[in-house]
Amino acid sequence: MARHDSVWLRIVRTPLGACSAALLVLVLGTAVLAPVLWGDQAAATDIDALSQGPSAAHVLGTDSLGRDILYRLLVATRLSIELTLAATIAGVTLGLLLGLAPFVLGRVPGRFVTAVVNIAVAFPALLLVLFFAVVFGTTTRGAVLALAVAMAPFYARLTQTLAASVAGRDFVAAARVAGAGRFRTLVRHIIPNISGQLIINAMIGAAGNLVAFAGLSFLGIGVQPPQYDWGRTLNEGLPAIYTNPAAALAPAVTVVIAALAFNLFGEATAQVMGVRVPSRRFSGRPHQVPRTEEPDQVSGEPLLAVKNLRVSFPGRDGWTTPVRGVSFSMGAGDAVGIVGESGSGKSVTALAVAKLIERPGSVVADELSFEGNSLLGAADHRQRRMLGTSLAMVFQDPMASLNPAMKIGRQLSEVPVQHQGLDRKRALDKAVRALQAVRIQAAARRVRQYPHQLSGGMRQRVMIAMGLMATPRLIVADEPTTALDVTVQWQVLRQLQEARADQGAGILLISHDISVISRTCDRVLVMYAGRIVEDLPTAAIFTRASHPYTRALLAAVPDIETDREQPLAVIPGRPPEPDQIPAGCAFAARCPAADAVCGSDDPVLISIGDRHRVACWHAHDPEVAG
Ligand SMILES: Nc1ncnc2c1ncn2[C@@H]1O[C@H](COP(=O)(O)OP(=O)(O)OP(=O)(O)O)[C@@H](O)[C@H]1O
Repeated sequence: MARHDSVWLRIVRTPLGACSAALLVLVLGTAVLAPVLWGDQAAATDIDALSQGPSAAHVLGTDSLGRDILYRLLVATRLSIELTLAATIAGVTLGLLLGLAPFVLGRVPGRFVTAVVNIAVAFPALLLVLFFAVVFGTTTRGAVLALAVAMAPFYARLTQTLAASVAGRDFVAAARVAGAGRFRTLVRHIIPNISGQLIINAMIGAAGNLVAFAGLSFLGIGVQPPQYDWGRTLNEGLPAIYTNPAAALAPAVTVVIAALAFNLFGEATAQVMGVRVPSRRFSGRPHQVPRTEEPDQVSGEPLLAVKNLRVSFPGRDGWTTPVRGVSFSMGAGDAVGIVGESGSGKSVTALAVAKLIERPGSVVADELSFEGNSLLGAADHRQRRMLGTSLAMVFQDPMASLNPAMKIGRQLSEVPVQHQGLDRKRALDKAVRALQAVRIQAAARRVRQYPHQLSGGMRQRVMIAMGLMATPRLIVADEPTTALDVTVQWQVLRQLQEARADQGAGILLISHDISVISRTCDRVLVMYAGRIVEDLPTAAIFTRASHPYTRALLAAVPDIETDREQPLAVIPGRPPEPDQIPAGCAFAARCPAADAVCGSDDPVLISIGDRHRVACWHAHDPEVAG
């Protein structure tokens, strides 16, 4: 209940939500109360006041039988809204049934239903309404059915699309594996996940139905006398438009206002539920964290320079800053690894480097530059082109990063076609060569396949091949081997190393596995709670690691000499959430060496030796540093 309350509250807190909700309450309140309060006045005829213009007694004038137009308009609200809601509910229900039918029926009947829906969607909705209105007869019920049937194909298509997106998700697959039948999967997993979007669409669609119904009644094929709705009132007022324009204009304006109420409220709900609308609390800037880290040493012009990088996101209670002042640089062809537990800010750092943090996320830094070009500020065409050709990104889940509906060859060809001016044929040849370079067998056949036709390891190599299509200067690989078995893991890492050796590409490799980093990179950055806590050459990691956190990570890696009888070493406790970073050293609560100063003062990253930086008050303490 509390969750629902907060959604409604969030809707009415937005200006659009507040205005539309007020309008909707007014319309619905009138629909409920008007027939009770003014039903008699609306029906009363007055032969002494036939077809009169506006007056004190009749604000909008009277109709040809002397009935008060304002009262009739108010009373007509109930029937107009009732019929609109009836048509909308019937249409959405029919659409839902048609849209879900292919998931329950077998393949052939399912395809048949889909084909019928596709054909029906192609017809203009207005034509369908008029056609069905004639088929079902010119009665109120006929008009409701006509509207419902005419809009059902739209909702069927929407349902199919939404259901297909949910059906591909892991929890649906898990339910199937657990033995859930099609119907149960539909009811338990698919419908609950699409109902929100369907309801919002129906709310917005109700506005269209309101106008459509008024149109049908106006044309004489909707509500029939003696009943009356807004369309009927408009129909009756139109002949008097020259003598009493209010008689025609007032119903038209009423229809527009009511339609706006539904439409805008639907839009406001969609904004709040679908897109995170930053509240006023986020209108300020995120918290700035001053840092004076010691710079690292890179010989020559750095390929990538990151100084005091801070990445923040708006949360429910204000901004959180999961990356809180990261500084490092890389030279051309360097291989740098970032290691740390889950949530330490590795991926967010990588995304910021690749300029992939979307608004409302905020990226600030004293310097963030790639090949001498600043990556701060909004991306322009030149910057996008530079990143598209010089920087490659390999993600953890290639299935999510490859377009499932596009053949491998087409996806690989995008960069050469977009950025190198190659035609499709030559780009495809290049794609085949790129797949061969990452040792994918039968590359000429694979380019004609879709991602789902490849194994997980192959897909990951396709991602690397895609990165290599443009001779990148830097490959950012975010957990590229986590989902792979050990053999394929090492194949993928070898591809990265080959890309480095053959093309001189720098590699920024992110992993929570320190052994992966130590075998692939020259240098390792250890991250904890959004900061680098240690930076040292991988060759020295087992001998010179000084931060208690790095040492705890190393102790947690089993090796050949690990006693199998003993439980594996673990780091006690959990890293703090970005919005709950304590004062002092963020690792203090888990650190065996922590003392009073660690709890109160935050250590900065300082140089303690050749290419070695540490953020720890006890880095020089021989017992801690081992
Ligand atoms: N778009 C976002 N909005 C809000 N918070 C985010 C967003 N992306 C990441 N975070 C938060 O930033 C923190 C760091 O996330 P990040 O993905 O960088 O961790 P990580 O070290 O890569 O962990 P993992 O190894 O699990 O991927 C997490 O607490 C995460 O919840």
